[in-house]
Amino acid sequence: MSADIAVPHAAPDAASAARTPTGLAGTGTTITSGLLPRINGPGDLRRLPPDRLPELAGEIRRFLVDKVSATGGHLGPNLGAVELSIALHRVFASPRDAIVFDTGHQAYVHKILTGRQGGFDRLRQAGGLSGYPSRAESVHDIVENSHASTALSYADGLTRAFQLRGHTDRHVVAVIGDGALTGGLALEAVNNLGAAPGRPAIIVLNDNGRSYAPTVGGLASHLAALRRPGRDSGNPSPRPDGPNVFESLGFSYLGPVDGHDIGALEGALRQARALRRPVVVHAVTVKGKGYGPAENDRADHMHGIGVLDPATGRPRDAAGAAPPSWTSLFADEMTVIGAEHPGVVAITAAMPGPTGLAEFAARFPDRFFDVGIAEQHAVACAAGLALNGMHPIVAMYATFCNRAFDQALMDVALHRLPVTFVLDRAGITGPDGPSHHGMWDLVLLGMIPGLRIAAPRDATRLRELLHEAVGHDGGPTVVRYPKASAGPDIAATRRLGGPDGVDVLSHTGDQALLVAVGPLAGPCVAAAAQLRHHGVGVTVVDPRWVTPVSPVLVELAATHHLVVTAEDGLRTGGVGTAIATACADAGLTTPVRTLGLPREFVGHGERAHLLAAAGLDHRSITASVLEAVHLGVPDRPADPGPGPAHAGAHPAASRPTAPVPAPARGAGPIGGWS
Ligand SMILES: Cc1ncc(C[n+]2csc(CCOP(=O)(O)OP(=O)(O)O)c2C)c(N)n1
Ligand SMILES: CC(=O)[C@@H](O)[C@H](O)COP(=O)(O)O
Ligand SMILES: [Mg+2]
Repeated sequence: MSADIAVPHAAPDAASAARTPTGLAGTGTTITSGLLPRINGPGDLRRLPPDRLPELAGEIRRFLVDKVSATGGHLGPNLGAVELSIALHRVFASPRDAIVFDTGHQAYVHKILTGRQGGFDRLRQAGGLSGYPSRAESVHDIVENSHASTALSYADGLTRAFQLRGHTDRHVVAVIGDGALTGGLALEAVNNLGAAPGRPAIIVLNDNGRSYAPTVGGLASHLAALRRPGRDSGNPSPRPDGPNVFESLGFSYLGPVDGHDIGALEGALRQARALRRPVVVHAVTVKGKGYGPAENDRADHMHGIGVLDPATGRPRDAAGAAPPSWTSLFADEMTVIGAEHPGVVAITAAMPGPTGLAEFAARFPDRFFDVGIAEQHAVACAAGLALNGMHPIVAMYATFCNRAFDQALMDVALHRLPVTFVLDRAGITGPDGPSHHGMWDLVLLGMIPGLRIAAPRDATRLRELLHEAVGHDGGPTVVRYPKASAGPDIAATRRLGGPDGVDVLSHTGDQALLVAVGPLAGPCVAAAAQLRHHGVGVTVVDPRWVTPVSPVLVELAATHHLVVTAEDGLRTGGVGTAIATACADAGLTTPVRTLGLPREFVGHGERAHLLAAAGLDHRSITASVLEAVHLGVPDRPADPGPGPAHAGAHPAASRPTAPVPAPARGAGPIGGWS
């Protein structure tokens, strides 16, 4: 039985939540009375009598709605994990026992129960609480990576280490969602964990039937069958008579358990703990549980929200129409491309809405494929589609493309297949922190032979480049853009080198050639205007296709005294480095200074602030060019890697970029060498 925030559950939409009974859903007050303030750690929780737990769960739900509606974050997943997190910390003794959260977006309740209630006013803000587990915050936190489907592999490693260290009295619990379970890595771990009866791992499957949208695939159907008690004739997914998938792979199976009944959950977890063998506890939960606007949100049960009015569930900033996001521009153009190109198909890894493919899916359902949280499979599947005459567009967040690098390299590029990768959240994303910044793609994918990368500077270029990418059938293409609103169009004064050529955005002289990658064109044009006041003449260009390097850029470099490149990606190994190499290969001595992100894990914060900290705002770009022009500073030595600003670094590049803090404890293992 869950402790609901008493809002009308039958509410068909957020508006009806406005009739919320008084003093409940998200009152905006900080809870200072009741049980929650008395919970400063799992020990306090374990001392609570069971009959007070539903009351605590209700307080936690009100806390979540109050806090997350004020900061933004993952509301739906955490509302669904309230009772589960309470039961976990009552049955297992973190940090001696290791509790690992897959993806980590559902770990807010875990944080509330482990002494961090006070941090939620600055959730996901620079210097504030991370939106994911963070070892710098607590010894109770283990995995900081928010890429899905890793928890079971961690569990495999943790149990092996506990066994080697003789800590057979300590438990490893991996909490994984039904969506994350569709990731290949999870299945690789299942293959290992189930085959190790002497090395017990406890998998807690948090099954709400959804990723963002309903989870897809045969595994999802199997779980649906398991969720349904008994077997009835009308059941489209009959409960399997024989062993289920987990039992067939060597696990004991406990479930389905009501994921909002703390007593039932505790019973199952205690049973799992006593089994001393690999076991799956199948908890059935509701995403958004207990808060009407989330439970009734048909899109994604408020998976991730911005700032909203807790009483109604409506966004606070809905009044002021924001300029279109890159995602919405892509979504619109995909329907045009879908109509013009019958050979174009679209693939998502469980993120149709967030990547902007929902409209395409509605218009062209036969040409849209959601493969689950399975980016590697998405890309290899795209290779299969392309081998058979289609032109797949694989839309994903740049950071999640990291794990499909080998498929892009060896399954797509090696076969010179016409697959287009559309990478949203490329570059600094902001509040989701280090494992969400899409700052690796220009280096990773820039290494791939025959692959072309485009970085549109504005909406017009996005539309142009998408059509150019779809029209290119000689190999893979990439179109990448950030988590932001697209700025106003920046018209070119000239195009040099034909359709694939370089756009000249402004020209005031030839002391410096400023090469802008994508949306950094805006800051570069602004910097050029400032530099003119300093008597420095600059040519600002946008190559549009940033990889491979256009020969026009090398020709332009030969007619300028300095080249400065600016990219929302790593400062070394990306576009700037490739331009410097191309100039050197052409025998030019023109110094090239590359501006970009440091080779560090950049913490969470606002995108604009993090870009400025990395020297990528117009003032820093101006300063970099001035310094290079006046001091004739040659390019600095290769980036020595993370650590204090190296000698000779440009001030802008040496500014702290909120790197991820070190773990709170020493480098020792989980829970210390006790
Ligand atoms: C590799 C990877 N791809 C995509 C995502 C984006 N993402 C974040 S949460 C989520 C859905 C997770 O579903 P599930 O595991 O069922 O957890 P739930 O939100 O339902 O609790 C996705 C796709 C991710 N974090 N990692
Ligand atoms: C947890 C996860 O990977 C995503 O939900 C992530 O929070 C992306 O959020 P945005 O879609 O707001 O970038
Ligand atoms: Mg789920």
